[in-house]
Amino acid sequence: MGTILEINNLIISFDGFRALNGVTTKVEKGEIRFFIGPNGAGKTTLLDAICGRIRPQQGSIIFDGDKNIMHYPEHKLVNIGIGRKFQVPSVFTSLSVYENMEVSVVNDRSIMASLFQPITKAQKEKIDDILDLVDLKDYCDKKAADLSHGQKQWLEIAMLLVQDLQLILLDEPVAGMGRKETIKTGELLKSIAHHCTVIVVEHDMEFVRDYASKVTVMHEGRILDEGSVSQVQNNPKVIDVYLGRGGGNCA
Ligand SMILES: Nc1ncnc2c1ncn2[C@@H]1O[C@H](COP(=O)(O)OP(=O)(O)OP(=O)(O)O)[C@@H](O)[C@H]1O
Repeated sequence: MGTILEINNLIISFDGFRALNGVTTKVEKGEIRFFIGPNGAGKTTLLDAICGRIRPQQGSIIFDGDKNIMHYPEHKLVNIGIGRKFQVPSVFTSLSVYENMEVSVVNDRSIMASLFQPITKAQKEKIDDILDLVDLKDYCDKKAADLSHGQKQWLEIAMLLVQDLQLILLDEPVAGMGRKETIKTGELLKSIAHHCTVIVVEHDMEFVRDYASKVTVMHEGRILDEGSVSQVQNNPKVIDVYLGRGGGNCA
């Protein structure tokens, strides 16, 4: 399949404090990669660096073979195929599900342009397919404000998918979900991974166990271990700093 993301010796400091202290990892195309670890380990900082929110002081982030994206501004990363979803859903609550999708289908469209310029047949078909995938086809006319928490999360994922991204970054996508919604989200990630790589920061270890292709464990700005779920959860160091201390609901 090939490598989609290659991170080399990444260093990020805040006022002299090293939030990332030499992080090196590779993510292969089609993976569902989970980043786990105790609070303050550097997981969110790493996602912020990948999506251009924070400029690292050292290292490199190579995307899709040859693009060093470390100095790309955040808004340009969507155009090359990288999208981020934050923990709190940020859909347009006053618009319908379908209107949210119309706004997203061409990512430089403004809300006004989206509402007054018709989308193409191909874009409409794409929206329909993705709404079907996230199980929101029957909710097209419903205001996003009136969706359940889980449905808002799925709509936001759908709004990323419609932009034809190659890499999606998700920050605790199942936080606040019940088990049924969590399983549905996991199955959705599996479907997405057929055509897009997914990186997830997560604390829910049951979710990680059920859906990770590979897990990276972070601690104090470094990678403590990386491998299959069973490999990392049997690593005594990982148990010591995270799992055995009640991290990841696993105590
Ligand atoms: N803008 C900032 N200024 C100063 N320190 C920061 C900043 N952002 C993050 N940090 C610090 O960097 C470290 C890593 O934070 P980060 O949010 O990446 O951890 P995390 O692994 O995502 O934790 P959590 O699981 O709690 O979200 C923490 O000690 C945090 O306080």
